[in-house]
Amino acid sequence: EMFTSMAHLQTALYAERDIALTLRQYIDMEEKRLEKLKSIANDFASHSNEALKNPDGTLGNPVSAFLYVKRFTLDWDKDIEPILQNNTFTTMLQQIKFLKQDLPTYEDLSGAAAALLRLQDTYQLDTAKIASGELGKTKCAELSANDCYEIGRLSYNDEDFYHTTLWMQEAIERIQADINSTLSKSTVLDYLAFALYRQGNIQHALSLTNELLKIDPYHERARNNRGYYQRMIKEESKSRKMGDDGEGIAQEIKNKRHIDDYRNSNEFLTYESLCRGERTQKVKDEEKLSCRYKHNNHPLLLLRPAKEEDVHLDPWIVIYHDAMLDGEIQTIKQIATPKLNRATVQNAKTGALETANYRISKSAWLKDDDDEVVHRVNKRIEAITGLTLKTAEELQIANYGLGGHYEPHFDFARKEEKDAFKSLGTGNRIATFLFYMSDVEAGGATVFPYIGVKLFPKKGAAAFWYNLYKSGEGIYNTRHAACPVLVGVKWVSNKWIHERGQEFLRPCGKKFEE
Ligand SMILES: O=C(O)CCC(=O)C(=O)O
Ligand SMILES: [Fe+2]
Repeated sequence: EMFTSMAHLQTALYAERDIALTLRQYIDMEEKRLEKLKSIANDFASHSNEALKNPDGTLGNPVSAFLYVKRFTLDWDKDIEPILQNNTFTTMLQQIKFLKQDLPTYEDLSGAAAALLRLQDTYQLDTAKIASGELGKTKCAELSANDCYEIGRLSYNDEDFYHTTLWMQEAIERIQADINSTLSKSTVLDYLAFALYRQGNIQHALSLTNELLKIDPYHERARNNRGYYQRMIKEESKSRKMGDDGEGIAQEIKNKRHIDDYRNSNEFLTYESLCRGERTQKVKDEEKLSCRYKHNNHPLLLLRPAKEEDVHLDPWIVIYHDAMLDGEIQTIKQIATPKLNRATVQNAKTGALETANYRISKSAWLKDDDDEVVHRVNKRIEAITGLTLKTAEELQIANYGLGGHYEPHFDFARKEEKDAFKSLGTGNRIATFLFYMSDVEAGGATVFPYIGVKLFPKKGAAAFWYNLYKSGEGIYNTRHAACPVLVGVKWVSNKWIHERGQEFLRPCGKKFEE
């Protein structure tokens, strides 16, 4: 699939260009061929026209007769048949089929729709606002009534009646606003009425079904549903002992988002509001934060010290400004792009690596000797952190896709997790060094829901934090997430630094939490 990374979605643009070229070539050739066929037709028409005026005279002359017969045998095979047969349609079709391999698929369509719904939820966006394309700084393409209807239908097929309701309502708005819309209102009403019923709005379901039946009186399902809704309403009012005939009384529409327990948890709701840039809690010791130049007496940093800025003190999270140069970023993106693969997560129970909807991005791993730039960047991380990268994982490059995100997680392995890093023999992930390799127009922050910290990507900057105390115990407050990218493209790269080899660089602490 390609929607999980912007870099791969972009390759579709080239395929689209090449399809246009192939079609143009085919049309040119076909136009030339049709010109020839036209002149053959004209020739036949004028010849028969003349000949039919005097058939005996024409065929009675043996020379004319000879030429006439030759015309449909020798001449036909030589001049006409090739033009009739020379149809390059099948070849063109094959070429397009080949190019189409680089175009999005139905899997991408549902991924793209899921991304829109995720962004709508996380950033609390109005359906109308999304549909009008007013997300970024510049207004882009708009969704038609039919587009909204298709999004509603994808939600409906997932039994997500909350989003079905929102998007079918928007489809109706857009049918009314667009006289050219080919979408029939009754089709949308059919879905909307049922979704509203499933969301607990029987009255509304009934009144929309009545509206549908006004447009299409013989709609069978609607007639059945009408009876069903009427009975439901009667029974309900009987049990409430109210004489209500159940005909369309205006009520507020109920449309609650049905989400699982986790997405309803404090952690998740805090994560979402931090993504929106809201301040969720008092950030501890915020007034004590400061920034400094730092060179650690390291030759790499003497002339160009690290610009270290505290973001949080306990746990300590810092930002290094201008930690990666534009040229370095460009090189790293370039060598990583062909290596990008859908990012996986480790199943805590089985230990297996698998893809998951809570992590939507593609990533690549770059070795120290893949390029001089990778080596230089690795050396810089060592100089800044004072840690060794001998036991670190390779540099991971991530490119987020449509609405790409990574829900709250720990970078370190907890004791109960199945031998997460055991096979590496390098211990747990002691620290994370995370470079931002792009600005992101909207969304895409890295947020820490337990401590109320939010970091918005800034090209060239890097975040750094320890995941473990000196005792080796995990720091649970480092739980963090990558918010969905709302507008723009997000590239990051990170180095997960491991415990082994740091024994003298970051000696063991005496206390549990130190
Ligand atoms: O992309 C980000 O902002 C964070 C990524 C992250 O947490 C991870 O890859 O482990
Ligand atoms: Fe992480």
